[in-house]
Order: sequence, then structure tokens, then C-alpha cells
Amino acid sequence: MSTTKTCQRVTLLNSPLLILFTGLHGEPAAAQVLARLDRELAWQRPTLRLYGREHPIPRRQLWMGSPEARYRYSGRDFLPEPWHPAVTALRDRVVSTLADAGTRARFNSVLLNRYANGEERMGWHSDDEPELGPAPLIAAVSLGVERPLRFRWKDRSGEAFNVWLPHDSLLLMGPGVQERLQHALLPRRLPGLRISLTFRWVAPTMGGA
Ligand SMILES: O=C(O)CCC(=O)C(=O)O
Ligand SMILES: [Fe+2]
Repeated sequence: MSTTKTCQRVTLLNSPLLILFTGLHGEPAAAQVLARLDRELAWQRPTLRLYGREHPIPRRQLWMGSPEARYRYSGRDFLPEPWHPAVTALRDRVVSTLADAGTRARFNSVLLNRYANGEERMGWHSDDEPELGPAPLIAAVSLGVERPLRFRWKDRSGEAFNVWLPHDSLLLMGPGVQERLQHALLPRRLPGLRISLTFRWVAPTMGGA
């Protein structure tokens, strides 16, 4: 039996483009990447200000990237953490997987999310901050417990739907996805760790703030 990795591709939506790739690394490589990210990164639990009170976010996260990729998120300015070699390797694999599928992409930053269990989550949003430009391409890698990412159309023109994100998968959210849809990782009674990495291109900022 062959042990070479076989990356499968399923097109979920054509317009806007939503494609799921599975078997990004193959095993045992994917399990090793998950364990390494869990162990070696300085995971944070920032607070969100809501109605004048600070609330810890219901997951841990880390913003990583090149120094010029400054980012505003939930009304705050973030300076990215420097690239970790395991994340750079993952980024390069994403870029080459997309290139094999005919999509040229570049990424100077990534938001990493760590969900310790099914209670941890991310609410409804689009990744449509101005720094990402008018039609961002976002590549979301999933490691660990398979969970559904739920999508809904902003204009209610279609039904909401789930995309189950298996361990070692890559979801390509093409141009128009953020404009037309919102997504959320809702709480589920599923035990176990999941880490996601959403790679983005942030328009570089010049000099001081
Ligand atoms: O964890 C996920 O798969 C979703 C992450 C996400 O939506 C984001 O980082 O913007
Ligand atoms: Fe998102």
C-alpha cells in the first residue's frame, strides 16, 4: 500500500468559491503539527469589551505574522507575534496546495484559534476588516476534533449550512465569501482539542500608528 499523502478536494460552493481540501499532511505528520502548536505557542485569552465590561473570549488565540501586518480586531490594534517555524511550514503547505489547485495566494498573517473542547467557540462574523481588502481570500486549516463551521447568507437568499472541518483539512474561502456570508463555530457537545489557523493577507501599514 502506498504511504504518499493524498489530498482530496471538494467544491462546496462555486459562487462565491468555497473549497474543502482533506488530507493536507497525512498522518502521522498532522498529529505532530497539532501537538507542536498546542505545546509551543504562547496561547492567549484576550478580553473583549462588551457594554463597558471586559469578558474573556471563549477560546484561546494568537495573532501571528510579519511585522507590517498590523491588524484591528474587535476595535483593538494588534501587532502580530513573529512567525513560528511550524506555522511557516503550514503556511507554505497551504500555498502549494492552493497552487496545485490553480489558485495563487499569499499570506502575511494568521489568526490561530485554540478550542479546548466543544464549549469553546467563535460567534457570528465575517472576516471583512478593511485591512483585508475588498475581496479577501482566506485559507482556514483545521487540526484536531472535527467540528462544523456554520455559514449563513447575509441577504437570507439561501439556507444556512454546516461545513464539517475534519482534522488535517483546509477550507478555502474565496473572494466574495466574507462579503456575502457570515460564519461561526458554535458550541457543540464534542470533547477534545481543536486548533484552527486562518491565513490572511493584511495590507501592510507604513511606519508609526
Ligand atoms: O475555528 C475556525 O474554524 C473558525 C475561525 C475563524 O472564523 C477565524 O479565525 O476568523
Ligand atoms: Fe472567521
